[in-house]
Amino acid sequence: VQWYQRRNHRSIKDIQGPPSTWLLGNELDIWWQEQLGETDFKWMAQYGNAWRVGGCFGEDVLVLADPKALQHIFRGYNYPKRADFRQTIRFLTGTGLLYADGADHHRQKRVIDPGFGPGQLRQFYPIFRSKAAKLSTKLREALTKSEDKIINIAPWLAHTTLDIIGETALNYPFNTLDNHQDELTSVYENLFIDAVTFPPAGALIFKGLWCYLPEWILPWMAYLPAKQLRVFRRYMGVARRVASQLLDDVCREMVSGQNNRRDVMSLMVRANSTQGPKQGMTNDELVSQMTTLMLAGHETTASSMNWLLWELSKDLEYQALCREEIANIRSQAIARGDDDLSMTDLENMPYVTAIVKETFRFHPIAYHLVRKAGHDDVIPLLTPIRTKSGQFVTEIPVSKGQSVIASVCAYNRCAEVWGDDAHVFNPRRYLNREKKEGVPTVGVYGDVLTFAAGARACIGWKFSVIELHSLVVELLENFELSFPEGKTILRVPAIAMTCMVEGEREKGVQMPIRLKPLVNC
Ligand code: HEM
Repeated sequence: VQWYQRRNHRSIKDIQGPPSTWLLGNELDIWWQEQLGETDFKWMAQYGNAWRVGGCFGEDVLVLADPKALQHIFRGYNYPKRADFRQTIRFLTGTGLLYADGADHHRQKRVIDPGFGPGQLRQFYPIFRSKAAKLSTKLREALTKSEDKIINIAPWLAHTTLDIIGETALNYPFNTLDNHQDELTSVYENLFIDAVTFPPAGALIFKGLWCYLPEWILPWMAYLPAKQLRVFRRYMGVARRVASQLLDDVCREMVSGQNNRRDVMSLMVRANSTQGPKQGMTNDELVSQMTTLMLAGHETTASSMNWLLWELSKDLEYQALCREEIANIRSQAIARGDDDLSMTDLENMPYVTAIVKETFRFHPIAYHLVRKAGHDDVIPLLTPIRTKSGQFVTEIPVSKGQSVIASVCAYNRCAEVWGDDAHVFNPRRYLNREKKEGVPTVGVYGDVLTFAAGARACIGWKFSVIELHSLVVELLENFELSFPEGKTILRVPAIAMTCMVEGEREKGVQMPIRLKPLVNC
């Protein structure tokens, strides 16, 4: 069998890449980066938009930042998630949409989709705004107790986004902005930091083994006593208990005809009840959708918001431009007789929109998406790469099972798409951006890969965009932001890109911002 496999194996050994060891490959280079993305940026500069890195046990992994290649692999279901990556998703979210693949994914998505339609988002919008206003109030209160007026904004944003996802998706009042703490909110705190940052070599090797085990064994890994798995187990135990309880409540209300709510969960359960037994979701899948939404829908947006505020805090001039834009639109809303800005108002703010897009480009929370080839294939490239043997190639043949990493962080800085200033944070690039002729782009928003692409693109991207707009507009109307001197922010690789302060890693996720309340509010 080995001989047959080797004979038919399309090796990627001739693709250039950094030196690596047999046991650990380049895993330590990736997981122990000082500033997340720097290794990919360095390798992209050295080898072009596709390169090879080592996985554990001598595995060759193809890394892609080339737009044409990425467009290719995100089309359809031809590049499913790699077993170890998928299993980690299962430990954190269950067998919901993030985990499901192929026909199962298609079936689940049909049932969930109505919860994220444009009409639905308009319904959620007042919740975004009211939580944003509450955040402002809470920050003002916190400032009265702070001498230096520097607030670690990270936990406040996590509370806000958790409260939002609770009310919009689950009809569950987390109320964390009001200091309400329960078992579920406490397991969220520093979940990724506790479980996955700076993994020791042993943990990486253990994880590397998963790719060589039959997939049916992997769920049993959850019961091993490893630190990461213990953290995940505790979290999932609590999340599933809460989700099951909520699901029971909704089902009971529906049976008695009392549920006419429009949160995502209610819509999903209602849509599910109209499906036949083969098209519908099982009870376990329904619970998993809820644990998926809880996690995917709050940490991601809170992290992006941290980076957005950090960038704004360093650029007073851009802040002023946004504030002026918001004030103009606010006057128009008042002239119309409206109490608050509408969703359309928010969408008509070019400066605010530009910084939201540039934040997604520059600080992609899911920096790597790990896939494998579902069949033998040839991946096309936009820009030729030079192989080790000195040839320039525009195609990479791969065998079924070949590990592929879509480097979201590298694609989002790819010079062919973004130009020579790709490594500069510059929201103005979006003000009158013209796409380069003949250069394909990937993704669902702002031409960035941050929300993935194709059939597996993020279902909550629009939700997240409106949420970010709502929060940033509120904060800019109420505060001037500046970044405290002497602090360095680190982009730390966890499952999602996380912010920490250099020299203060033991304090977990931090984004210190100096806030000055604006007097006219
Ligand atoms: C800044 C915020 C967000 C970012 C950067 C983000 C990013 C992503 C990415 C990269 C994926 C694809 C993962 C993969 O294929 O391995 C994804 C999928 C998903 N996201 Fe998001 N997301 C965000 C916000 C949200 C929100 C607010 C929700 C829900 C309310 C959500 C729910 C989901 C779900 C359910 C999936 C699975 C979709 C599928 O496979 O069909 N996300 N997200």
